[in-house]
Amino acid sequence: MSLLDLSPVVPVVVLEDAADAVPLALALVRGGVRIIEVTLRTPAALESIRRIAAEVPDAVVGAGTVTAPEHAVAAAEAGARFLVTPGTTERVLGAAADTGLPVLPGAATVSEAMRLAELGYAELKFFPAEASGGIGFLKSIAGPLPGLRFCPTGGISATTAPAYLALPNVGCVGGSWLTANPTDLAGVERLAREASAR
Ligand SMILES: O=C(O)C(=O)C[C@H](O)[C@H](O)COP(=O)(O)O
Repeated sequence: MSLLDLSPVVPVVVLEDAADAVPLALALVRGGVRIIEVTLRTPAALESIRRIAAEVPDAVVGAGTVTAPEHAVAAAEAGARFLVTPGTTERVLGAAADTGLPVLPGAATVSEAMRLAELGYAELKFFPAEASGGIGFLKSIAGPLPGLRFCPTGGISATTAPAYLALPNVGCVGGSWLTANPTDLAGVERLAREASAR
């Protein structure tokens, strides 16, 4: 199954304390969101991935913000089931591909998307979505690049997500809004339920 089809919304999670990881993942799953992208932006990220992978079998946990080859290796060792990069370099993509995990590589321009398509990637993260042209960009490239599907991320909200999701070349959207307050578990569950109902 494709990463883009697991949930209409991929929560992009920034965790400062690994103790929050499992309760947060459980709240998302209760709300109907099984996929979780934990960004490798904090010291707690790898331990958070490790705990979710071990303790929340219903969740599909992956690592985001993979911006260096060693991130890919460490995330795979921690139990990440997919890797997401905000942009793409040869070294990062090579290390990510070497893990054998599904990779969602980031692109923000037509040329970047074409290079990734040449390498065999048909599903890309479009980042930073709003800042790079948002819905207009995705509509414009649907004609010339019909084989590509995107997970736009960056600046998307509960209000703007539906218009993105209505585009034929969008499989899901990513965003931090579901888990902006990772310790408000009732709130996370409610936002996840709203997001998964789309
Ligand atoms: O960390 C990464 O790998 C990124 O690519 C950035 C995140 O995906 C965005 O920061 C989420 O965007 P917001 O929903 O606007 O907060």
